[in-house]
Amino acid sequence: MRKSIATVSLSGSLSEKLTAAAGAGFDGVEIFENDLIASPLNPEEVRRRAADLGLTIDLYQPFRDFEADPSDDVLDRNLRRAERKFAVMERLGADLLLVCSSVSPAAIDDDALAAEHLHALAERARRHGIRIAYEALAWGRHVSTYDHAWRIVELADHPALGTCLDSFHILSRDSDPKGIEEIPGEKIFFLQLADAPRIAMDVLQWSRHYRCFPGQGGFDVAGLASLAVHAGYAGPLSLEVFNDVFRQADASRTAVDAMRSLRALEDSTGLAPLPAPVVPAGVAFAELAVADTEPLHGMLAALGFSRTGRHSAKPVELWEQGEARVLLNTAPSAGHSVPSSGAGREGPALAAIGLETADPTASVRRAEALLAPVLPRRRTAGEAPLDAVAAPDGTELFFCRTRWPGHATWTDDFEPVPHEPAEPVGISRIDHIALTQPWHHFDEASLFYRSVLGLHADESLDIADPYGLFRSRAMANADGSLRIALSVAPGPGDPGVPLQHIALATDDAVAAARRLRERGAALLPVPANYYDDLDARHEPAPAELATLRELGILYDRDEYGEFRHFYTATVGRFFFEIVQRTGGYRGYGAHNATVRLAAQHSNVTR
Ligand SMILES: O=C(O)c1ccc(O)c(O)c1
Ligand SMILES: [Mg+2]
Repeated sequence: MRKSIATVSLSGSLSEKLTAAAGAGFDGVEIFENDLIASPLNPEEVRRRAADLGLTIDLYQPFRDFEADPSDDVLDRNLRRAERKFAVMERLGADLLLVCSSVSPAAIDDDALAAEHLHALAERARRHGIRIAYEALAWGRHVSTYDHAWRIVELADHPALGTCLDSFHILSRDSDPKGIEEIPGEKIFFLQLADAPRIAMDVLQWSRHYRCFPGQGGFDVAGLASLAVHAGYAGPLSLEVFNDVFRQADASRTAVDAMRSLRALEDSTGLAPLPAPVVPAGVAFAELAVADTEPLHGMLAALGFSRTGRHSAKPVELWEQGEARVLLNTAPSAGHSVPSSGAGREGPALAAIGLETADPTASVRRAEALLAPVLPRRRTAGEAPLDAVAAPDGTELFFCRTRWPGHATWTDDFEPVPHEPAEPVGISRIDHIALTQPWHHFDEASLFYRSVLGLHADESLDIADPYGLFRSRAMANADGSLRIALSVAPGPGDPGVPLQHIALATDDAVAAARRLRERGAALLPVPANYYDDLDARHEPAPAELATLRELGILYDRDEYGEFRHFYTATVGRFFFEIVQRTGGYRGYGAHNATVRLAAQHSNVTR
């Protein structure tokens, strides 16, 4: 279907917004009135600019507080006001005006009067070749639901009057969208799509500040869009997103994020299927960019890793234990995901993740269809093609197979290094990878991992840091063999420490902690207060509590099972976590993250 975006969703001047929308491949725009009023371009120039960019102007909006004021004077003035807007629209070449339900205290609760007024407006619009789309604002004075707006449109019964459905207003009020199917498709004049995180707050504030693109929040926007299409709606899918972060972010980048969201929506609804996602089946490797491998050698050896290989063409070492593989890359060009604040530039940074993928070529096709930058294809020494795309934060994602029978393996690129097998610590694989996102790319990143890799996302969590609040959101595949935890530091220039880490899985955290302590590995200390609170919260057996306290192991429990975990000291801005999941525990010990962050602050700054 045609795709549009409201100019309010993008940052910049009207002309910058149009350029960004066209650059991302949108077919049209909704012009938000304030953007036009503030523009130095006159309507004819805007019309020309849009046309030059290949954009149609699909809607002009909003026209406010029109209907159901009982005063004839007010009606006259409103109709005169509308005539002025029709004139602007004619200059713009726009033929659809959005009228949102009145919030005026003077409006009365009278559907017949509202219908009469809208009929009069539509009749005047018709003479200009203009149509009216009436939309229920969730906070409208008397009309706040889509079915009520539709009843009034039906009552008014004018060919130039239809309704505008906006997924935010419908889903934020928990209205049942099923009723959309009852509306004749040709009377749905416009469809605005926006998602939002599920937060309990005043609906107007929620709408004006926290909307996001479909797939980034908690609403079933795709389901709603499907209902409208089934009802016969054939206009554009249009994104209308009021969001404080997008208002400041780079418009071109936001527009691409927006387009990815619509493509993913069309895919998931079957409107325009894309190559199916190839959900990765685990982590093949995690690659750290390091200026100097030395500080990590001791840590990896203490953790029971052996240096098994050296890349035949690049300064990259392979360290292994069980199915856990860590690459250390000292090439100056590595390190794309080094936090943009510049903090810790010298320290290790997660630069790439190898994803165990049944069909790497299909993975890339999916990623490309969702506008992920595809990185130049590399060939391994063994002639195995290595396909990679860039995640929004610059982390390289490699689609690969590790020692699958009958397939080339990336490990053939590594020449074996003679080594004494390290004394293992019982680490079997990588449990999860925690990536810190730039604060203004967080929603983009969560949509990326969900849509490109087909991961499912947990709810966002807020985690208190001594110097701010982190948002955190985990993504995983169905069996938990791939887990990526995204977090965001409070803001640019904040004193929070943007840390990244790799969590390693073990079947016995107590044994692993004991062995690491015996080897003198530097582990993160946990305050005694934590164990007093743990006793109060979970009442572990006294012997277990004593062991956890002695070894500095943290504990959590959910409805499925238990979680025991501990951390190494940080190297630069990087650390390892060792985790033991039992009984299908699904989380990440979020409750303990506050204690961890506080301990790391004193650890890092000391
Ligand atoms: O927040 C508003 O006022 C507003 C205006 C126009 C819309 O289409 C909308 O969904 C909200
Ligand atoms: Mg709207």
